[in-house]
Amino acid sequence: MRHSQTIALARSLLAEGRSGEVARMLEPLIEPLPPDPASADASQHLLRALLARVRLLRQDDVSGTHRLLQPLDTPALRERLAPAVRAEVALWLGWLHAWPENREADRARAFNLLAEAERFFQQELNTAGRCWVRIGRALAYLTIDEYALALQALDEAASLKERLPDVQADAWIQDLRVWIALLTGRYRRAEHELERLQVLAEQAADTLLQGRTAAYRALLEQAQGGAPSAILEAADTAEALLSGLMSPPYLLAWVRAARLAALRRQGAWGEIDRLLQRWQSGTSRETPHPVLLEAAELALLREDFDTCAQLLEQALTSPAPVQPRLLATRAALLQARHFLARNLPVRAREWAERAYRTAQELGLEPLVLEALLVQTRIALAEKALPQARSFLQQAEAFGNYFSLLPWAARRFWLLGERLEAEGQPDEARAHYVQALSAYSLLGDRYHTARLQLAVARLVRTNDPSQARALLEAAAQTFDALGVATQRQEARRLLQQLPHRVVPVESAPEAQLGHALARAALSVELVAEAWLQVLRQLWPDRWLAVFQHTPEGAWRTVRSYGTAPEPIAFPPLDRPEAFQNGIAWLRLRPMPGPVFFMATRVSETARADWEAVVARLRPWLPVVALALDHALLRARQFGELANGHTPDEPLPSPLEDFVYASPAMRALVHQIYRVRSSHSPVLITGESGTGKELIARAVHATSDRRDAPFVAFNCANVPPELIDSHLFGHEKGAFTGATQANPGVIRAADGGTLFLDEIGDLPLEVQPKLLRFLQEGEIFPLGARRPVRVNVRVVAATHRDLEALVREGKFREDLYYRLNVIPLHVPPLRERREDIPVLVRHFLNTLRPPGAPAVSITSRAMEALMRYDWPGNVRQLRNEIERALVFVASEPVPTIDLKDLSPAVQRALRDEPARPVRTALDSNQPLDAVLADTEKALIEQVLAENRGRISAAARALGLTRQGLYKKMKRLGIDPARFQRRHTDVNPTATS
Ligand SMILES: Nc1ncnc2c1ncn2[C@@H]1O[C@H](COP(=O)(O)OP(=O)(O)OP(=O)(O)O)[C@@H](O)[C@H]1O
Repeated sequence: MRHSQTIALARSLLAEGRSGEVARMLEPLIEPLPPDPASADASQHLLRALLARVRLLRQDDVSGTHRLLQPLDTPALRERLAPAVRAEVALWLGWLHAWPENREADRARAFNLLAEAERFFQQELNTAGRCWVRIGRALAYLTIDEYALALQALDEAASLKERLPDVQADAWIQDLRVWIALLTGRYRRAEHELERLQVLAEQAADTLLQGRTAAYRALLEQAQGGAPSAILEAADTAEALLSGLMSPPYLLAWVRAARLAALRRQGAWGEIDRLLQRWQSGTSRETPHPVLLEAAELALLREDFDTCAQLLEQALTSPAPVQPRLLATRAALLQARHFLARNLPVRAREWAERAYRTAQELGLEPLVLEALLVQTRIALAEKALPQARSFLQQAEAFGNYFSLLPWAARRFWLLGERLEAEGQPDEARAHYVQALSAYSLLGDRYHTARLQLAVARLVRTNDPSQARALLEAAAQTFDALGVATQRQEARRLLQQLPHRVVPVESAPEAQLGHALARAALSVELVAEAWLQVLRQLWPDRWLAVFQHTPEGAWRTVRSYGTAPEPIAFPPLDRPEAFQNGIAWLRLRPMPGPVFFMATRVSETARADWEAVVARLRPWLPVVALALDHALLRARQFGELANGHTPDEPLPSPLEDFVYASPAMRALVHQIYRVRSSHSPVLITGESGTGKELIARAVHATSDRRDAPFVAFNCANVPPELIDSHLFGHEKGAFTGATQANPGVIRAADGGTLFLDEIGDLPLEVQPKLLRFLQEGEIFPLGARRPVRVNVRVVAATHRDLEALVREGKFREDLYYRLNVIPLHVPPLRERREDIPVLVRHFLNTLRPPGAPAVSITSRAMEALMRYDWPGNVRQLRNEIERALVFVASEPVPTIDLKDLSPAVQRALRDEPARPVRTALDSNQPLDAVLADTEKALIEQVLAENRGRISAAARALGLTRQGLYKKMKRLGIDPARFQRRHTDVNPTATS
């Protein structure tokens, strides 16, 4: 092959992250391809693939990448390439189809190209290639809203990557992890991953990655209610770095949306208009969804309902090319709020319910929470108080989020509204005040004014001067923002007030909200802001703020004056304690980190101090919020675990589904991971391996479990009837159709449709199924209009679908569409650890009710373990059923070798006797037989591996830990096999 040295050099430079140099080196070597592209020298294909990688990953140059690889985008052509070349070409073609900015991308194709690459990389033992396949898959999953699957692919990539030097792969794994953590509301994790990404992006001197890092920073600040200035700063950096690239990356749209949200908070609405106009005129492409939704949000606040409706219509009728369901959910939430603002609560409720459902399906906590809050507001508007209470209660399950200002603000507001509706104005006011503080901490002008209005309404009778100050401030804000109705309301209330003006701004605590807003960056600053105000109200005294550390000590956060010696600290659960002349006040509610403030108070001054505390009490929740916010930033909060780890035992998804092997455990983990997904699943595996059971498990673990599971076997119905069976027909649609039939797809509405033997689906019916998968609509025979159905399809086959595609018997596009989530069930002979548990399961379930328990001899079990089971679990089940008939009449029924079918018996006889030997009584209970068989096997493998635990564990298909556990339970001492490995006879030991 030509250029082989250059290619090797390019690879090693790429691993070091020096892709700029690679581009310069490779570009001059690219030659035009001949009319038959496969006949070109292999080096040309490899050069193209490597250059494609650089153009895509470094420059975001979609069309450049496309030009390089498009001639090779045909499977028949790639089949003629050498495996190593084919893998590389398929990989970067796969990436191209996964790439969010690629407008011609076909995500389903991406998965299949990546699968093709995986096959050949595996054949070539190319771990680096396999790692890049996983990262590409993660990207593709992310673009179609499959976040759990994306995370899984990233974990796999990270474990493949472990010993490979490849800075760029590291950075991309890191990058996508940040993105997913952000979208799924795991902000602390996102912070952590982002820091590592920052280092990697700098190391790789890569503009695209640096731009993405800044973009994530802006989004993260925005999500956590960071200061608008910090968001704008990060957005500036991101935009400077990203907009210089070949095509403006999709992430740029998100950054722009974050910028608009920050400006919206600041009340710079005119600036938003200017930006929207500039972005729209600067590009011929339509406005991306994140920006569109921000524009709609602003229109909603401005009470410009027509514009809002128009923008939402646009967002909802043309789904976003990337993350369509996430963005549709956000649009639905806005639509709900929009209908509520128009006083159409019924329609609002419909949209909110829809948003809630999809948010849950997607597993995106922030959206679920948002949907609950919107539903609360709608219930309040409808005066449905019990419902409002129930929604709020459900929202409380997301307690973690409420330590973030944006969420805390909304919660306090809603609680206030609920309490007001329940006729508890004092409690309502206290909550409104907290919401008001939170919004002013956020620098959110519009909402601050809304809350000023809410508080003023409640205090105007008892405290007209405070009401006046609040209303004037609100009216001023609404005026500046041009929000007419709210401004009128503020003015109306002002006119009703008696004329008496008391300047409230002069009180020292009046500025506390702003001071805390600025201070919420660190615990020390919050303490400082608090003490500063106190010093004015309680001058010339010792004042301190302490934190109780997890180790049980007290740390001084900030203090003024001379502390008394010694200090007797208060009990943690006493918010206000008085001991030895020191008054204590707890600043943050438990649980969580505890902060107390302290001051010295003589007996005579106690009443004065209590007056100060009474005055500051309304501000305590605000300090608590500011502390929480600071703590979050300081990353002192734990985070929710990120799903299950593979070694954790999971509950069996179905009662009659048993397994023990690592392979099946991994499969069950995968089933749990895809449970909130709606993408089609394709289950492959030999006949009888349990594919239908896996399909049922997918259904049983999903949100659809209460809706029907409908199984349809494509091989059991005559081909000419499949169409009407699946899609249904109207009465009189064809001769003999005397009655309408809804068809199995409609029967499964809301649930799961299991299409068994999908390889047997006639070619004529395939386009209809494809259309259904793409559009979610079916056309029953004889129907005038399509019918929308909400069904998740799980297909299964024991046939090689790819071969069928090659033979022209199965449509390639349908195969792509079905194969988004592949699950493979291994044959039983590759997971023999399952045999004992399956045998036990079948012995228990197949014997007639009331019949005595049946045991099995160790020899019979050994034969079952050795036999190869071409018919898999089904055959094993039949074998046990058959044997049960033989032993049924015996007084102490026991299955022995002679009761098994000749082929199974032969498995034991034909093979030279293995050294596994167990001295067992054939009437022992099954558990004991299994334990002894297991013990003998483990000892044998240990002996074969000279006591090396890792090697033995691998041979047994166990983890090291798993093997240790088993050895402990069975009383095996591994040292025995290490010491005298040459002359140990394991069979003599039991
Ligand atoms: N892990 C398991 N636990 C309990 N029973 C199982 C398990 N796996 C398979 N079986 C049983 O084995 C039999 C065959 O399983 P199933 O029908 O799901 O296989 P299949 O792969 O769909 O077969 P085919 O390809 O022929 O349709 C069923 O009776 C099923 O209940």
